[in-house]
Amino acid sequence: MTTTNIRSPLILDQLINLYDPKIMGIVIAILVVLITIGLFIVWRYKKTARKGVLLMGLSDAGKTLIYSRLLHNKFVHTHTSVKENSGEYDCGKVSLRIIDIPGHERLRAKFFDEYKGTARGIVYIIDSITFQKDIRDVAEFLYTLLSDPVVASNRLSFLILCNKQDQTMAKGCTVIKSLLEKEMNVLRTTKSSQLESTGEAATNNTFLGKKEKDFEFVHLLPIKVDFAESSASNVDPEKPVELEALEKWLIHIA
Ligand SMILES: Nc1nc2c(ncn2[C@@H]2O[C@H](COP(=O)(O)OP(=O)(O)OP(=O)(O)O)[C@@H](O)[C@H]2O)c(=O)[nH]1
Repeated sequence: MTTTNIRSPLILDQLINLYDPKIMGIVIAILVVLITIGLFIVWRYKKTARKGVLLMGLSDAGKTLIYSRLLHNKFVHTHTSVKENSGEYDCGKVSLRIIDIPGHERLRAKFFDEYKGTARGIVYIIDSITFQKDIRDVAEFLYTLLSDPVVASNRLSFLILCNKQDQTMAKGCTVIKSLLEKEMNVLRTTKSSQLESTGEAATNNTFLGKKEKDFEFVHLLPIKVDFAESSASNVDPEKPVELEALEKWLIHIA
C-alpha cells in the first residue's frame, strides 16, 4: 500500500514533465497534425469560396456569344461590351460563376482587378481567324494575366480557347499554341530588358517560365494552361456549336 502511494505521484510527475523528450515529441507531433488539418480546412474553404471563371480576351474574340451559349443556349447578336455579364453555370454537384469581361483595352484591367480575387480559373478566348494579325496583342494581354500576382498566388487554371473554328481560315489550337509560345518568348526578352534598364528586375516578378530555356506553357506549373478549340456560332446549320471542350474543362476545375 505504502509503496503504491509513493510511486503514483512519481509516475504522474514523469508523465506531465514536458521536458521529457518522449512527451515533447508526442506534443509536437499532435500540434503539427492539428496545424496541418487547420491549414487544409482554410485552404479548402478559400478554394471553394473562389468559384468565378473569367472569360477574357481581346475585343471580338467571341466572349459574349460563348457566355450566352453556355448559360442560355442562345445565339445573340452581340456588340462591343462595356460592362460585364455574370451568371451561374451548373456543373452537377457544384456551380461556377461565369463572368464575361469586356475585351476593350480601357475597360478590361478594371474588371479584371474587380473579379480576379474570386476567380478559380480564366478562359482566355482567341479569335482564331485574326490570330496571326493580332498575335502581339494576344500575347501581351495573356502575359499580363499570367504574371499577375493574384493569379500566381491563387494558382488559377487557364484554358486558352481557340474560337471561331467553324471558319475555314481559323488556325488550329496546336498551331496557335506553338506561335504563341514563340511570341511569349520574344515578349519575355523585351520585358526583362525593359525592367533591367529601369532597375526593377530584382523586385519585379514578371519573368514567366524557366530561365535559360525557351518559353513553354508547361513551365508555368503550378499554373496549369490547357488549350482547346471552340465554335460558338451556328449561322451555318452544317457547322454545329462546339463548346464541349470548354464544358469539360469547367467540370474539371469545379
Ligand atoms: N464565325 C464565328 N463567329 C463568332 C464566333 N463567336 C463569336 N463570333 C462573332 O464574333 C463577333 C464578336 O463576338 P462577341 O461575343 O461580341 O465578342 P467579345 O469577345 O464579347 O467582344 P467584346 O465585347 O468587344 O469584348 C460577333 O459578331 C459574333 O457573332 C464563332 O465561334 N464563329
